[in-house]
Amino acid sequence: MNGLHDAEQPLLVCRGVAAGFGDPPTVSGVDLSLRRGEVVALRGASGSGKSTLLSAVAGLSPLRAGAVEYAGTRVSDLSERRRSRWRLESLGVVFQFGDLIPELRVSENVELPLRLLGSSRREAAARAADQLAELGLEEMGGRWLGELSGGQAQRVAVARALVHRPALLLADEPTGSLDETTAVHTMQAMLRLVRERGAAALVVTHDRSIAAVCDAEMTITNGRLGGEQPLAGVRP
Ligand SMILES: Nc1ncnc2c1ncn2[C@@H]1O[C@H](COP(=O)(O)OP(=O)(O)OP(=O)(O)O)[C@@H](O)[C@H]1O
Repeated sequence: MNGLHDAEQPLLVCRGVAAGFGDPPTVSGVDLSLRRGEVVALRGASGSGKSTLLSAVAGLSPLRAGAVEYAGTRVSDLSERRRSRWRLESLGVVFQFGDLIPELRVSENVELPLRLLGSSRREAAARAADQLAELGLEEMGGRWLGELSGGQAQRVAVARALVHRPALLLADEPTGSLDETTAVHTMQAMLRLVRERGAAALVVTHDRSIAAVCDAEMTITNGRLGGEQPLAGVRP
C-alpha cells in the first residue's frame, strides 16, 4: 500500500462515513484519524453503533456514504477481492464473541492467518507457538477450545488477531465476556504487543476501566462520533 512507511501519514482515516441500517443510517458523519502507535478506545452505550462502525472500517459491511483510507489508499473503493487481501495482510480483528473455530485445536486456530497468507505449516506452527507464549498460553496449543476458560479463549482470539503482525488491530469488545480483573489483564497483554510492534488499535468497549488502558477515547452517541479525549494510557 502507498506510504506504508511514512510515519507522518495517518494509518487510518474515515471521512464522513455512514454505515448500517435505516434512515438516517445507524452511524453517520464519522470523521476519524488514527496514527501508527496510537491505541484508541471507541466507547458508547449499547446500540449506539460501535460494532457497526468497526465493521464498516474493516470493510465487512458496505458504507452508505464517505470513505475509509488506509495508509493513503481508499480501501472502501477496492474490489471485494482486494479488500479481503488488505484485511488479511494489514488487519487483526478480534470479534465480540471470539469467533474461533471449535473443530480446530488452539494452535491451528492461531496458525490460520499465516496459512492463508502462504506460510508453510511448519513456519505457521512455530510462529503460532511463539504468539501463544507471548500471551501466556504456551501450554494450550494442543487443546480444543472446549477445554479452555473464557479468558483463555479470548486470549487465543487475540493471538490469532496478532500472529501475522498486522499494522492495525480492530477489536470489538474483546474482553466483553470476562470478569473485570481478567478483562483488564487481557487488554493489557493485547495492547503491550500492539505497542511493542508500533501498530495502532481501535478498541470498542462500553467499559471505562477497559478504555482507561488506551491512550485516548472517542465516544459515540446515537451513531455520531464525539471528539478524541486523551487518557492516561496505563501501561503494564
Ligand atoms: N441486522 C440488523 N438489522 C437492523 N438493525 C440492526 C442490525 N444489526 C444492528 N442493528 C441496529 O443497529 C444499531 C447499532 O448496533 P451496533 O451493534 O452497532 O451497536 P453497539 O454500540 O455495538 O451495541 P452493543 O454495545 O450492544 O454491542 C442498534 O440499534 C441495532 O439494533
